[in-house]
Amino acid sequence: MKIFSKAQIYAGDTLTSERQKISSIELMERAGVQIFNWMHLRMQGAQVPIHIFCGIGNNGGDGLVIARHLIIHGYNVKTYIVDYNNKRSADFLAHYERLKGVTKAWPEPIHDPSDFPEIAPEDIIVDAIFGIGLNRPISKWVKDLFMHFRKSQAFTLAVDVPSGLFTDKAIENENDAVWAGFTLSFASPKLIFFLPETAKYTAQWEILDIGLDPEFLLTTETDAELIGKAEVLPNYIPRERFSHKGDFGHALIIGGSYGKIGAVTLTARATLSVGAGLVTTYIPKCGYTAMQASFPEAMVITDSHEEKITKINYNIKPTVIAFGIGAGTEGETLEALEHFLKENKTPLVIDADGLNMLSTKKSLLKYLPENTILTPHPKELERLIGAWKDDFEKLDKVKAFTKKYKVILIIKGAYSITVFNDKLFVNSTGNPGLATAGSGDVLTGIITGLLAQGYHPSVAAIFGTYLHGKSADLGALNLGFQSLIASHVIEYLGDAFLDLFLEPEPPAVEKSPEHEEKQKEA
Ligand SMILES: NC(=O)C1=CN([C@@H]2O[C@H](COP(=O)(O)OP(=O)(O)OC[C@H]3O[C@@H](n4cnc5c(N)ncnc54)[C@H](OP(=O)(O)O)[C@@H]3O)[C@@H](O)[C@H]2O)[C@@H](O)CC1
Ligand SMILES: Nc1ncnc2c1ncn2[C@@H]1O[C@H](COP(=O)(O)OP(=O)(O)O)[C@@H](O)[C@H]1O
Ligand SMILES: [K+]
Repeated sequence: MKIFSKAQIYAGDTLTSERQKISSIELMERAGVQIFNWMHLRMQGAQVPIHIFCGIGNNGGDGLVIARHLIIHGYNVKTYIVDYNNKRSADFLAHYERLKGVTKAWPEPIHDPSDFPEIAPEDIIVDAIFGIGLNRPISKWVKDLFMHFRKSQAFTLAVDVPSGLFTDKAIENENDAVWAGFTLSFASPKLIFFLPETAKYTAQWEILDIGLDPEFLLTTETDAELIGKAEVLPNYIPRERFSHKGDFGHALIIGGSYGKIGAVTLTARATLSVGAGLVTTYIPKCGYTAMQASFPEAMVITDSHEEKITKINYNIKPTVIAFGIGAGTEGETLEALEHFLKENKTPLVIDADGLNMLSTKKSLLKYLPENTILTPHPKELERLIGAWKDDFEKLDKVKAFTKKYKVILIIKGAYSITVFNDKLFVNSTGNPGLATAGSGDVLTGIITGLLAQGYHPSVAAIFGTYLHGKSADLGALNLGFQSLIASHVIEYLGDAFLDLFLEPEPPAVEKSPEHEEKQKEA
């Protein structure tokens, strides 16, 4: 699913109005009605007090549309105008007039904390104060209103985005935005829903289709994309009936040190479990028996050193090499990496201590083959690119880094983001069960196994991250988050593949209340 920027959404609005010959007032009506329908389906007329806080721009206009429809349908509504600015938008004013036509209880203006209404924990707040138009710091009293919402503990439904969040920069203080229980966002998810610093402001979100111009939606290129099943499925390479193991590549996994041989086992098992034809591990001598005994499918080459990697010599022809898992960062290992990188032409995945070593000797980065895949967790990333001031600066720095060294980088996290060719591919699968030892080693194995089979490196990174998260999601259905460990993620990979081809559940026929009423009348 495309993640449109703020400028693209405004452009889409204008184009839709032109092509569909509807005014922006009617587009706002559509947006507000979608939210009203969503609420009405769930509330079925319940008389819970609903406090609708409207700003003075188009986000506020959406709030007025919601208020009008809730009032028409007999809900217990209180509407407020948060007067942070005297420049009311034209569409806001049009809907203000429409609202006045259905109620004598006109919206109450709020200018300062003395105007804040009482809100009980059982009430509902609709936050339509700021949308994507926020472009400068907010007045103190408006932030106080946000905190008034939070203190009330009432369920807060945000319109489009939680008010106070910018679409393109972080906020300094966590009291500067609304903390929403749910956000109903128009047409496209917003990038801020996926970034660690801003995702926390909405517990859940959903996209509402407001009928933007289909050609605009289809043809507009975006800088970011949300990756789900629909995006990865077209890349799947089926297995031919007469294929043999030589068709699926030979992966070499180099890593391990005394006490960290298990990490290489996890990576190698994941590599084979995702479909690679052959896997060889290159480990220090001490790991030989453990590897052979615990993972009979793998072949083993040992370093001359008992406890660490000191020279990388092998006489096989791997299709792809993964380097770094559990390798440690000792001087001899770094030297081995340096010699190896200067000679190597085979496609690479670099993880863990491999990344740490590159961070201590950045001059080695220039030897990485084009489209090498790097898989840092946040600390490893910081060592590699330096500290960042906020998530947006982090994304800019990663883009610059990947461009400079012509590599693909996966920013691992709750929503892992693959950065390739200046574009962000935001993964939608995965869960906190993955916050466990070795889950990153498994990801490296999955990506390596896909590369071995001939997937393009960008696809291996994006599809691999998707499969890794999906496996964890399916595993967690049986095991819960706490009991899921890295080995389970490997075991559920088969289910993750099978899930790609499951028919989607037929969509629940959500008839809008308007539709049902019309049917009753007929
Ligand atoms: N396709 C879609 O998605 C559709 C979207 N729609 C809705 O439109 C929303 C965007 O509306 P919007 O452009 O009017 O901006 P909004 O967020 O309401 O802010 C209002 C104005 O406040 C101002 N302002 C900014 N910062 C400020 C500050 N700190 N303190 C004081 N003032 C400040 C700034 O104006 P300025 O003063 O800069 O001229 C700004 O314009 C969008 O989120 C969605 O809800 C639907 O209606 C239709 C389809
Ligand atoms: N809360 C979370 N939600 C989703 N995925 C997560 C979460 N926490 C961690 N992960 C994923 O788990 C993996 C952890 O990798 P890493 O930190 O390198 O683990 P390790 O070093 O133990 O192998 C990454 O792919 C990351 O995206
Ligand atoms: K809002």
